[in-house]
Amino acid sequence: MPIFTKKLIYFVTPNLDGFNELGRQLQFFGFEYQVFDRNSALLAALYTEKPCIVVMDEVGMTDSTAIQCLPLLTKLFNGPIFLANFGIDIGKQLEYLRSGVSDFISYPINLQTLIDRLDQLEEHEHIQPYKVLLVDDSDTVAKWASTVLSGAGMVVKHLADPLKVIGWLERFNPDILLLDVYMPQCQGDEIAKLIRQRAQFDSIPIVFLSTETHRGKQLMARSMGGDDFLVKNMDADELVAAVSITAERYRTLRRWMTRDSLTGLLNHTNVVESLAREVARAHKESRQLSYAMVDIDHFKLINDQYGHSVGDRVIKSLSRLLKQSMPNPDAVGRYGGEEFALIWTDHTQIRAAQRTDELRVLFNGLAQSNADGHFVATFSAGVAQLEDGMSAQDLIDAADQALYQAKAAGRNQVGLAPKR
Ligand SMILES: Nc1nc2c(ncn2[C@@H]2O[C@H](COP(=O)(O)OP(=O)(O)OP(=O)(O)O)[C@@H](O)[C@H]2O)c(=O)[nH]1
Repeated sequence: MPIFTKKLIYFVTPNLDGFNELGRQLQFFGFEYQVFDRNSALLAALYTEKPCIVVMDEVGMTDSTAIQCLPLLTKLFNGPIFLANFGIDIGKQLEYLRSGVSDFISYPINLQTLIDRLDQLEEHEHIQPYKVLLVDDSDTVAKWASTVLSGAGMVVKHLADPLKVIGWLERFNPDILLLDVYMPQCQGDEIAKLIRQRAQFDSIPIVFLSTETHRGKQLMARSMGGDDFLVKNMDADELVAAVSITAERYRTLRRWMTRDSLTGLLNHTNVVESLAREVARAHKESRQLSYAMVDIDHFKLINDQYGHSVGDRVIKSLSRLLKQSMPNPDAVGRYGGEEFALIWTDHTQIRAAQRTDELRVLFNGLAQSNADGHFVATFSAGVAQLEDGMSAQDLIDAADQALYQAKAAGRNQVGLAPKR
């Protein structure tokens, strides 16, 4: 199976030359494209292969306008349709939206903006359901809340024993914690206070579920670390709305805290934490685990020759390739400036090195653009495998050593850390 799935874009326009050029540039970022200037060819292609997006010129095609083409297009294709335009008034925009256009993009089309928009679409496709940890000793309440929230597409884990909450927060990694206020073992506000003492959980939303309507008591519980207070016999739709809004806000906040702003990958702290979790799991469950450190070659030279913004684009193109290639978004991070971390769970060192090398070849194949044309960037990598007694830091050090060897041996290659 290819590890890097190309994304197909259909351009619908009478301007074949302009869009072929845009398509060629998009190919450097792993996209495929086809340009259609005739209605019949577009419709025939849609029967054969669906793209991930259609970008339509506001002019339409040589034989039909955009508005004429949209009814049949939207019947055959239910993905996003962007309308490329020179600026249209709000009335016309509404007409296009009603005809099936999902978004607008302005001429001249900026390549990086288009790629960012495509990446956002892809992220939306992969949105995971909210995870709710519900701590309540009452089976009746738990059943009611679980049924309502699961019915709205959320994943709910019910815990009757509040003393097990810390373990489950680590294991289940919820987006929100619903906490009963009065339980036989302890009070919900006491548990909230304990949770807030741990740095990794100090921002997780804690919402108290209670029959308590006394405002003073509600405020007291909130002062102990809760974010909100929901009454147990509330309307089901209200419960879903309250949980969704709070969970979504937390996800956005967590994204800002854990991800690197240039690439959207896990930042240094969080990729190291992710590795530490995988190391603990691999030791506990006797699983294979390998780790690769990837570093763009002569990156200072790229910055010096073409400028910092071209350097940034090279970083983004590599991060995009890595993000698309790894099965799990938490398996790749930006370790430092032009250095990336890949966590190969269930991979031996040889297999991880092979797959890292496939990525190296793909990266070599991307034509990076600068003001005068194109150039090729390469990377080197070091791969190490977890052995008995090794910590996450040992694994990082071993991969770093192997990377150093790969650089010394001439760059643009993958080095293997020696077994201990
Ligand atoms: N454009 C850009 N440059 C960065 C960023 N972060 C770090 N850098 C630059 O990356 C360069 C890294 O250079 P070095 O570590 O000397 O190594 P190198 O030139 O990549 O050479 P080798 O690793 O030996 O192949 C430095 O010049 C940093 O300023 C970033 O976010 N954007």
